[in-house]
Amino acid sequence: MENERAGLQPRLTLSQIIFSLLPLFWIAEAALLSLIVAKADEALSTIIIAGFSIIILAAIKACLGYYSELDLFKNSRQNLNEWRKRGLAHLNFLSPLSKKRMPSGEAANILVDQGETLVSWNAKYFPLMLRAAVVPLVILCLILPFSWLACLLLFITAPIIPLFWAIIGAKAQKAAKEQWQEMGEMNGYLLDRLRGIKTLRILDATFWSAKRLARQSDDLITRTMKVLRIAFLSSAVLELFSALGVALMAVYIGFHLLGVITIGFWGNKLSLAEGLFILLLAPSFFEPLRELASVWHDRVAGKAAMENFTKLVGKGETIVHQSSDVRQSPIVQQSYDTKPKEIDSPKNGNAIEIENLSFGFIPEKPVFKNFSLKIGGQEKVALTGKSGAGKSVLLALIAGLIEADKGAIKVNGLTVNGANIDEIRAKIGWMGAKPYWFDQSILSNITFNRKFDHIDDYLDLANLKDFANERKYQRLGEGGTGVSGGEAARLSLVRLALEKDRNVLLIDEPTAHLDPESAKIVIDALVKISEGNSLLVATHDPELFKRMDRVIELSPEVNCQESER
Ligand SMILES: Nc1ncnc2c1ncn2[C@@H]1O[C@H](COP(=O)(O)OP(=O)(O)OP(=O)(O)O)[C@@H](O)[C@H]1O
Repeated sequence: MENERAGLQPRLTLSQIIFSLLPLFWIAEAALLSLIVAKADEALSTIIIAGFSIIILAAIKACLGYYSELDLFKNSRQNLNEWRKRGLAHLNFLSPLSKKRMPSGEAANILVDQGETLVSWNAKYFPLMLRAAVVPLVILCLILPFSWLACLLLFITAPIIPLFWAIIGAKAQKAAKEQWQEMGEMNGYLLDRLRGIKTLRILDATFWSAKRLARQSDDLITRTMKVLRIAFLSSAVLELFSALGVALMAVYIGFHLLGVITIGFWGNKLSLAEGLFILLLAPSFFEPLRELASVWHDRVAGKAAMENFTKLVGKGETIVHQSSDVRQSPIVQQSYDTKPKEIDSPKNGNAIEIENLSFGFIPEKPVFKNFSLKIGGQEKVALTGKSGAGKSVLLALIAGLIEADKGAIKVNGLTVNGANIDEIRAKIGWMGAKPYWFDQSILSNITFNRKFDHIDDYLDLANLKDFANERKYQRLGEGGTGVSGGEAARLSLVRLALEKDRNVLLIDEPTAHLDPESAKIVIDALVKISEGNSLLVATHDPELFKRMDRVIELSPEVNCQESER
């Protein structure tokens, strides 16, 4: 019931009640049919009225059934949409740098395929459970005045069905869980390998990937067959039990009407109409239990899917959480020539303030310990240091993509934490080491389909006017096929330049892998774009250092200090 409490199944609705109680119409129809048999020799009018009543009851039942079921499925789909929205919102809010991030293929499988199984579980299982609790009880109460033994027979045979579910339930649940897990893993693997198909081809490794995929799909077939075997076996056994129950009742009533069996009744022999009434109700006694059994598989699959949804929504670190208090302490700057230097008078207040920052992916191996740094307003600073020194991590910490273990980071005077992050990011211009390019036109890739005036002026900033005039509407391939590294870097800078409200630019290796000529164009563009803004750029490029106000070299000695400063 945990998942139900988690919000999947809301309170009892009118549609659920109507849908659950629909079989009661059949009880009335059975009574009328028996009445027709009882009055077969009497007035025709009674038979006609009873016949019409049956038709009207059947029509009402069909209408109520149609609308209640429609409503149940509509609500259930809405419920699923809510879960999908929650899942997507959570994925959206997860840090792209989190190692705990669920593989995209697995997440897609949960949101799309597994999500669908929640619909019929949510729509039908609960009303059918209510039906199974109420309808057999009503039927027992109606049969009891005619025959206590018939009542007892039904009462004894009925619990076999729930007992059987209980026995197979755990096994079925385990099998369904394994099936979804396998499917999610396979989707994740497939998507991952499709993304890296170029590398696999070049390294001649497609065969091995295909082999592993084939092995995974064989496993999936085996698991799916196991789930289906349990589902078919359980339905077959349940059908058998309910058929035996109905047959037993038919034999008992039949022999009583023939005068062979006389025990189990309250004195008088049953009339044909009374016997018929009991016989008509017997299948309806087992029907709700059989229906419940048929949605048992939906419940099992839905529950396994629900667990995965809960896992998806709860997995990984969100982008940033509430950080600790800001502590005041003297700031010492590190410069490229290794002589620490104070910024005496920042041009426009401090754009970035880092105080006693501690962070490590592994606690025993901190990347930063009691690290402090200030970047002035409109100051341009290059971050350098050996590979792995922590340049990208520092940029990610400032942008709130990872959470500091200790200390405080302020951007424009606001502490980087969950409460301020939107406001902070609205002022940050970010260009990661690998900007993503979408399968859209070059223009859409720069503007993200928003409207900007004088876009050519911005392209001109990055020396891209001619390029854009020729190719603005050309479609790029997924991931940026169709532009060179230098063009991609300059286009990324135009993306930045368009965000005029940003005053803190965080740039990661803009000139990496570029030839000197392209690197110069990128550096010129970067300097132009960063005019009037604060710039923190991670780089190894000496040409870029020359254009900066300050160069800070990160190293274990600089990053990690014994005591707070
Ligand atoms: N998601 C992660 N999980 C675990 N460790 C990580 C993760 N990201 C980075 N690191 C580690 O953190 C340290 C700093 O990495 P970072 O990417 O900041 O280096 P860098 O200075 O930018 O290097 P480069 O110049 O090669 O880009 C490295 O030791 C790296 O292995």
